Amino acid sequence: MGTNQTQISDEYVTGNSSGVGGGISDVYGEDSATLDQLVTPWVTSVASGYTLMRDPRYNKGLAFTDKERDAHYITGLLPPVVLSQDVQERKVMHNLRQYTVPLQRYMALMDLQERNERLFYKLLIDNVEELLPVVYTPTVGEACQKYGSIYRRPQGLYISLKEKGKILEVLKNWPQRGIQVIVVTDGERILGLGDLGCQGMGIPVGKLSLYTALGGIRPSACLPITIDVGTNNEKLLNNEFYIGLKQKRANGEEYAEFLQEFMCAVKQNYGEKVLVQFEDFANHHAFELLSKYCSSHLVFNDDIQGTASVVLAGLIAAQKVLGKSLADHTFLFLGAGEAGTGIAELIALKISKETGKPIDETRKKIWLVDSKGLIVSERKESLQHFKQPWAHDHKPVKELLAAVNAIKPTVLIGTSGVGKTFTKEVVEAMATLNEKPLILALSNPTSQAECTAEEAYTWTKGRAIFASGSPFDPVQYDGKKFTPGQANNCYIFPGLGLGLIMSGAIRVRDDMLLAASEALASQVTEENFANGLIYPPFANIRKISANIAASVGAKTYELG
Ligand SMILES: O=C([O-])CC(=O)C(=O)O
Ligand SMILES: [Mg+2]
Repeated sequence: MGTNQTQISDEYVTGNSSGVGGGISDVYGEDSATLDQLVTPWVTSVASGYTLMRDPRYNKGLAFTDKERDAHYITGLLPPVVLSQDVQERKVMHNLRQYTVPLQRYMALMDLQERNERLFYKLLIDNVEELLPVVYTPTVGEACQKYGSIYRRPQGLYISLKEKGKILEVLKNWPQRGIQVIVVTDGERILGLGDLGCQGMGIPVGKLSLYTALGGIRPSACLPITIDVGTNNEKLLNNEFYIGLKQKRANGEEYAEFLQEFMCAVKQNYGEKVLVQFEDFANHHAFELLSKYCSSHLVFNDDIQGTASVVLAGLIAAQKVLGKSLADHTFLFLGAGEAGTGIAELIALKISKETGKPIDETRKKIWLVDSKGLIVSERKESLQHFKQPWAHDHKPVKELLAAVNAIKPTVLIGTSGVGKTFTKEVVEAMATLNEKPLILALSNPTSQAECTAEEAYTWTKGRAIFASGSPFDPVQYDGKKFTPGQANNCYIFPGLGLGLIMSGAIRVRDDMLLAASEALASQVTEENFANGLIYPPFANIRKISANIAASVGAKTYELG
């Protein structure tokens, strides 16, 4: 271990590592750090004794063995009992289950992450179905709304306008060097909750927890970042506990320059192989950032491309249940923002590849409704650029219900960020038009879902194939149990990210997203189909992510 120690220290002190090798090596000796060993392998910043126990990355709490306690000068600093990690896990789960308020569970889990990172991830991995809704959607949404009040210790890196001109220096303040994935938000469109400013930090933190728990990326290689350019949320601006800059959002040139400085600093500091995931930016910035940086950085937008890939996977899988090919469907979206147009585009691309028809042609099977009604050619001039490809010939239609009756979709997809918009009439109309209507209520968190699982099954008399962005419990209807799927991008981004990193990719291509969709769809079993599911259960998510990563890696290799 002596060699290992020298190597770790040198690299840490000189910062001499490229850190972007693409592989997942044990850069900081973490895999071996808490093994039984006589030489302390920690770098200068993590010594031993009390300091060691206060470092969440290395702390094991009562699981330190007597030998480790002696070797690392912590004997006496802990009560005498030695508990295995399994016992610790049972204890924490027992304690968590005492909390009835989801936000309390969230806070308890964040405290654990701050105290004993290994135990946190062990818990998350072993209890993924129970804990995903706590550290992630929907509870993370509430946490962001109340972030100022529940804030205890900082998580992630805050880059505010105050740091203009010195973003690179700020990046260097982060204690880890070998960063492989960054999830970044500017907090302007947090889930379907709107502008939460700096309090959006909960989202990158939550997403990166899943990179580790679901995708196996080491925690020290993950960097959550919140860019604070102000907020237009008056409630936050007037809240004495608000943690961000108390000013209106910077926009236009000032915003673009700041983001440009950030993206350059990221590449300069971490190299070309660091993956940057854009998360929960508002439409007006999301599309622009993606198109600006997709040819110079390894970037993808989770809300546009991750969501698209997961929905496409569900649709590919649904072909088996419905006995129809993608090209045989007619799609109607409520919501023409990042998720809506992103999904629509990937579906059109997939059908184009399957049928050999040009994409302009395959787009015609896909219709979108925004706040002003059905998107039709007549509106083209006044549409934002990302909506324009979806302006087809049709007379204007104002309401969703009328659009359903006019377009006669086989698939209805909600991406509007507005809850309760799939009304009884809309869902019943889908059931009248289709033997098995496919209904996806994708907006998050639960309060913003277009309809609930119970509504979808009840209003279609149990005929709907339903999935949602936020989780819903199984529903009993007419003596039968219906289990809804969760069409959430967390099926995709951990595996996609792992595949990109493993293969040393330097750009993200649509073909990689398609490969991820195919890989996910292929893991839905006959048994899942028999239960009406178009996504595999989360219980196997690490295996699922690994398979997605393998497919993405293979595609990357194939693309050269
Ligand atoms: O975070 C989630 O659950 C899915 C997502 O990206 C969003 O709704 O913005
Ligand atoms: Mg998102």
